[in-house]
Amino acid sequence: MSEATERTPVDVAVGVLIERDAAGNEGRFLLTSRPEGKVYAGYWEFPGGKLEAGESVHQALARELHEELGITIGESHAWRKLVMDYPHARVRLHFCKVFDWQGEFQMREQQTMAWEQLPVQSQPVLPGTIPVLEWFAQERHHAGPTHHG
Ligand SMILES: Nc1nc2c([nH]c(=O)n2[C@H]2C[C@H](O)[C@@H](COP(=O)(O)OP(=O)(O)OP(=O)(O)O)O2)c(=O)[nH]1
Repeated sequence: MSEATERTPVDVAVGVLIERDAAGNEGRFLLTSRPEGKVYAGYWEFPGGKLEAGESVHQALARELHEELGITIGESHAWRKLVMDYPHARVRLHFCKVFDWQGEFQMREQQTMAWEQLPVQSQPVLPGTIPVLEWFAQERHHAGPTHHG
């Protein structure tokens, strides 16, 4: 396989679940830890996963959040995209904000979940998560560190 083919990015749908108050102000956001057996096991990230053939970002997101967390999402809002180069893969992350979901959270892959605000307490965070925390810091006028470690 040529290097160019090897490094073609894999599309990943990522859900940024955010609580909102009655006035519509954004509050805590959900992080989950990566399950045992996956690369970067134990690192904290936003839930999501790779698109399957023929899926849209929203479809993949709805499927992954149902498979991993047991919830059913409503609308998702395309927010930002980011390409990350890891030793194991090059990924194009499609971050989508989600404000509307139904169902009880179930950790179907033995992950852990945490509702977080800045600075994030869970650690270590995945490298691909750090830019998202920076975007939150800009939107929320947060000064100082965004996470520990
Ligand atoms: N889910 C998720 N993945 C992220 C984030 N940031 C980041 O760099 N990634 C990377 C890690 C992985 O290389 C890739 C996601 O792949 P994955 O292995 O979690 O996806 P998947 O659930 O489809 O896994 P699998 O079926 O291949 O086991 O994206 C993030 O915030 N959330």
